[in-house]
Amino acid sequence: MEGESFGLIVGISLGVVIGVLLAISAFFCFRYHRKTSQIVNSGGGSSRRSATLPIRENGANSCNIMSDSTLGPDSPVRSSSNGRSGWLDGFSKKTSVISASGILEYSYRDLQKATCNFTSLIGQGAFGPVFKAQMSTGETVAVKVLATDSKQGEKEFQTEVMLLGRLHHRNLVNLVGYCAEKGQHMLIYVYMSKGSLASHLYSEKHEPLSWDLRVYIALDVARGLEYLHDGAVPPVIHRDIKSSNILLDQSMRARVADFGLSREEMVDKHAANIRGTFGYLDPEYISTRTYTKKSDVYGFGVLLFELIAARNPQQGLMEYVELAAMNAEEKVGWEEIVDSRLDGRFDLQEVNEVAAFAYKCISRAPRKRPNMRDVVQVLTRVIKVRHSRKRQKKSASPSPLPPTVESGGEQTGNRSVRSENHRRDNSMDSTLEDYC
Ligand SMILES: Nc1ncnc2c1ncn2[C@@H]1O[C@H](COP(=O)(O)OP(=O)(O)OP(=O)(O)O)[C@@H](O)[C@H]1O
Repeated sequence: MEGESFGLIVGISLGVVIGVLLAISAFFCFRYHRKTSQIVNSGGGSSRRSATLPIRENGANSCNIMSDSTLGPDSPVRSSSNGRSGWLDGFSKKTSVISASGILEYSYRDLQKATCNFTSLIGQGAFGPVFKAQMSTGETVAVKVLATDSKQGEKEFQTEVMLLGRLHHRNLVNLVGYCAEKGQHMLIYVYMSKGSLASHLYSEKHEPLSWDLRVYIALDVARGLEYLHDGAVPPVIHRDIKSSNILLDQSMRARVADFGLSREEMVDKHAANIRGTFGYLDPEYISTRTYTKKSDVYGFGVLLFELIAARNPQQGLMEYVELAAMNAEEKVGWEEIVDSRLDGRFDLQEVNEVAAFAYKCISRAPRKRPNMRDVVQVLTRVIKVRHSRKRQKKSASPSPLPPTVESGGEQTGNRSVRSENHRRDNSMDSTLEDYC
């Protein structure tokens, strides 16, 4: 009897051990398989990600694993010869090669063709013109041509290529390649079809952005900055947060652009070493010449006020804010600075909450400012409250709303902006799930 139960116990224990071992190996097989298929299936973007591998392999620039990186040290792509694997085939392979810094190198000839001989201008920044390029692979990219007379060109070029090649986040305008030929330096970015936030806030060409959308945009920017500050290793400080450096994609998702750029050209020659754009500069930085993450938070606070008031610092935004702050009390009384083009179509409570928080971001003392993680949390909460309010409203409403009226109660008078809002609402539901 004793012998039998001993045998039974041994049998069960063996069974359990084998079962656990099988489960562990199945888990690792599954993870390995999932990583492989992520890399293989995600198209052009993945080809760029894989291209960051040589940095890790070389140890040059000792690439650190990013918080959202899909590639781990055990990625099968690593083992491919010279970092280039079969799935890259077809990605403009005749002319694009993997650079030592790990991102795609585009040929001048390809870019010349894709930009109709550099005539497809979409913008002009301090570093030079930006062109839209339609590549023969079907992808559209933005090509920033660095001004050849820029003394800092070479340095900025090196800095940005090395830095951006390592950073990937859905709220950053990722660098996808570069070109260094014929004495020209070009940076190739993901194309952002809706242009800059500044153009939406200040150009008569665009309908005013709805209030709801402005808060979503603020959250996107906050998440991009949070990644730079707390997700990237080593952390990256943007140094030039402003509405012209926030770009919008087809579904009005915002991404932070121009991080890692040297701003010497923007500098007042008399104020040596100060970099950034006046009006967004942390006063503490101006007096100490030390730029910190909290200086980015200051710039973000200014951006929040830009979103609220659709006014920029060159139009006296900060004076306007200080005047309003004298009349406002904590989370009450900020509505007087709201963009008049919204014509009252905003949630008063949200405006007051966001403005009071923006005011904290621009506190003179950096320690009184929140960090970007706090910012993400606060904005996420604002949107969560909005969603639950809308849900409550919906469930309380006796009959479904007619199809022409938005359930949020806001009417922008513009069909495309309305549908963008709706699209953003849907995408935010899933975004919020990430946070909750
Ligand atoms: N990836 C992109 N996709 C689409 N348009 C872009 C992209 N990058 C830049 N642009 C357009 O080109 C313009 C100029 O961009 P750039 O970053 O060179 O300068 P800026 O940010 O406007 O100004 P500054 O250089 O003074 O910061 C932008 O305002 C935007 O309209």
